[in-house]
Amino acid sequence: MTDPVPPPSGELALDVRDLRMRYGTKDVLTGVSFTARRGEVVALLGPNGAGKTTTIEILEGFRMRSAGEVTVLGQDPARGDEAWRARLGVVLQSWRDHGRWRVRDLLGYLARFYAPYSTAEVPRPWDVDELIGVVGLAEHADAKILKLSGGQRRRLDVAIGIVGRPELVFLDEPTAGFDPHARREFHDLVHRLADFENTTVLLTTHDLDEAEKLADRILVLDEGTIVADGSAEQLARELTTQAEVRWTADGRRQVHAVAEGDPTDFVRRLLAGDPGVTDLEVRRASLEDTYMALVHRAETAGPGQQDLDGQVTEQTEEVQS
Ligand SMILES: Nc1ncnc2c1ncn2[C@@H]1O[C@H](COP(=O)(O)OP(=O)(O)OP(=O)(O)O)[C@@H](O)[C@H]1O
Repeated sequence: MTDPVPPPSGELALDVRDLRMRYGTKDVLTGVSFTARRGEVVALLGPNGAGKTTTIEILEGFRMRSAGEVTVLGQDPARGDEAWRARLGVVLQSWRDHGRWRVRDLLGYLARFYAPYSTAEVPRPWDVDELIGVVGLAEHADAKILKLSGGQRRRLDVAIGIVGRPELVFLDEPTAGFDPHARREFHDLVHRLADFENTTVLLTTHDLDEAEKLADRILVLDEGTIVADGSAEQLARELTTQAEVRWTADGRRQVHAVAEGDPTDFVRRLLAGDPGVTDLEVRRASLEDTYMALVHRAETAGPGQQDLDGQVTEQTEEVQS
C-alpha cells in the first residue's frame, strides 16, 4: 500500500440533476440533485421510504428513472454497458443466496469476470486472498457461506461488491446487523477504499452517527428531495444553532425550539407569562435532534422547502415525557 491518492480535483463521479421517480401514481423522488467527487464518501440519510434505495438503484442502472439527468462515471446509467458496469461496485441490502459456495471459491469465480476490464491505472480484479484479509474474513476463507454469521456474511457482501476494484461503490445499509467491533472495522475499510484506492463511496444508512464518522458529505433525503447537503461539521454548525426549552405546565410536558440566538429571552418571557412552570430545562440540540427536526419539518411543511440555510421555525409542542 502506497501513499494516499488525492482525488483529481473537479472530477465528478456522480452528477444528479432534478432526478424524478414515479411508481404508478406515486411520486417518490420529486427533484433530487447532488454531486460526488472522486474519492468522496457520501452518506445518503433519510427515514424509511424516503427513496434512498430507489435513488441508488437508478444510479446503478438497475431501475429506469422517470425524469432528470444522471451521470455516473461519465455515463448515463440507463445506457451503461458492461465496461461501465465493471467500474462499479454494488452492495445490495441482501444478496440471493450462494450458501453452498465457499468464501474464497465464490470470490475467485466472480473476480475472473473483471479481468478483461483491467487497466494500467486500475488493475482488476483484486487479489482474492488480499481482499479476504481486507474485509476480515481470513479465518473463514474456506468456510461455506451458509455457515457464516450475519456480520461475516455482510463482510462477504462487501467483498463481492469491491472484488472488481470499482471506482465507485454503492453500499445500501452496509452495517445493518453489525456489532460495534464489526462496524468499526467496516468504517476503517471504507476509509481505506476512499483514501488509498480513491474510490467514491455512496452509502445509505439510518444511522446519523455512522454518517458522521464515515462521510465527507451527508445528504438528507426526505419526501422525495434533498433537504440538507453538507459535511457533518457544516450540518452541526448550521443546523444546531437551535436550542430546546422544555418545561412542565399544568401537568403537561412542553418543548419549544428556539431557532437562533439566546434562549434566555424566551425563558424570561415564559416565566413572566406563567409562574406555574416547573422542571425547566434548556439544551442545545444535538446533530441527531437536528436531523429529526429537519425530517419532521420536511414532512409537515411539504417537499422542497428546506435546505441548510432554512432555519427551524419557532414552535411549541406537547411531548410525552
Ligand atoms: N417497485 C416499486 N413499486 C412501487 N413502489 C415502490 C417500489 N419500490 C419502492 N417503492 C416505494 O417507494 C418509496 C421509497 O422506497 P425506497 O425503498 O426507495 O425507500 P428507502 O428510503 O430506501 O427506504 P428504507 O429506508 O426503508 O430502505 C416507498 O414508499 C416504497 O414503498
